[in-house]
Amino acid sequence: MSQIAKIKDVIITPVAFHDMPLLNSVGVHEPYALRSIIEVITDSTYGLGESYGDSTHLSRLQKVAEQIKGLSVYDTNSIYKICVKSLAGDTSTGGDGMAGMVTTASVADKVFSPFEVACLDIQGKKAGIPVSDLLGGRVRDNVQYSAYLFYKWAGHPGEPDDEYGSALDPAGVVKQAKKIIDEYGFKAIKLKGGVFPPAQEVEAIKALHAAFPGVPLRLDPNAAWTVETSLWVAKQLEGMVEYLEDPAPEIEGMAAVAKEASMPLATNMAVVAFSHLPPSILQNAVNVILSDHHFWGGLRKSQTLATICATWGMRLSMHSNSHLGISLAAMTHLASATPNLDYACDTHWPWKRRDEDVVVDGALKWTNGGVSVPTAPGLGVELDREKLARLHQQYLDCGLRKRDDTAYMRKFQPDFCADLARW
Ligand SMILES: O=C([O-])[C@@H](O)[C@@H](O)[C@H](O)[C@@H](O)C(=O)[O-]
Ligand SMILES: [Mg+2]
Repeated sequence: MSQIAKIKDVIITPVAFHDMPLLNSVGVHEPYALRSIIEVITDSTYGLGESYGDSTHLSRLQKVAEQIKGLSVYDTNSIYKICVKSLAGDTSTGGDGMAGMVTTASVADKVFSPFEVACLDIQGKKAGIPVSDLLGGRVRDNVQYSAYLFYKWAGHPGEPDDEYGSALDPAGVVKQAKKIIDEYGFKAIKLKGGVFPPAQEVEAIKALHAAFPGVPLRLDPNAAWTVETSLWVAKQLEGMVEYLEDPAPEIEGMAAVAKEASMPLATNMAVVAFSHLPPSILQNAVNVILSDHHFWGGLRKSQTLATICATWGMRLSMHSNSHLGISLAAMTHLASATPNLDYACDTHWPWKRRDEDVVVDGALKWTNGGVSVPTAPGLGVELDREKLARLHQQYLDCGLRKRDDTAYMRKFQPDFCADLARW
């Protein structure tokens, strides 16, 4: 075991940044999104990771942070072992900032991920090479992201309209797509569904198809539909979407839809951990896995997932949640060095305020619908301590300690139903 570049300290800072009222199948985004910023410190440098900011997750991160001091940043196997051992009895679900949508991912993998990213950041800095080189080298210099559209309210209730305004019908969705694409140049479009009755969401996809001919489209209702409804939607959207994401719940539901649907099915709900792969493969339930290093156990395990996908004839895309620049850097390095991660990745980036981040401006450059892969050593992003302090203060002041889209929605619509397969 390597003894060089020992971890001297670990600092975990919860932060909050403004979020817009984005609608989804379980409710609506609250005015702030929570994240945790992880600094792994050695004698000579520091490495960065970013993860969920719910208090349950923060205490799990803290528990591991106490135990990895003294380990080498090259010894990520020992860090993983500590995650597994110290969280073994922790069977509580949620606590991860995903509003109950991805609840069965491995707790150890979720907690390990930001420490692994931070260690890779340090390894890259020490070797003078970018993280993408540690992952096998860039196969693309620009990582493409999709325009991630949301139905949304014009602004949070009681507050002025935000810069995007409302999107509550097909015309509003097309208008939103135009604005986002004008700004970023995205070349694929995903619509978050599960908000309105399926026929209405089908109309929105048809409107996007007409407004953006030839642009690959995706619809993701987060398993709000039954198998029967999913098959009806699949029929309506034949030839119009590059994949349908999580139409129905669970591996069994996806397998039933996959038998008859003409388009590939993708998931970030039915298959979210390595243990889900054998049953899914056996039932031929999904064609595309939306990887996410935040819950698949970091960057290297995401590449293991990529190899499994290639072996079994599945394709790979990337899931996202509300995030800041450290995560965007990690996602970009991963996608740049994973040859079969060739769908445009998801990102929530356009939904945050430009001036709210924790990294120094300028390292992450958006061009042509994608992010240029940073070439500086490590992740290529540095902490802006003044901004970190500001977002930490915002965390302290905002009062939110976990993401709860359903409770927030029920303040305005007390009878809101968040059930899976409700249509
Ligand atoms: O941000 C949201 O509302 C999304 O619905 C997110 O929570 C999902 O996890 C995700 O983006 C997805 O693709 O399912
Ligand atoms: Mg999804």
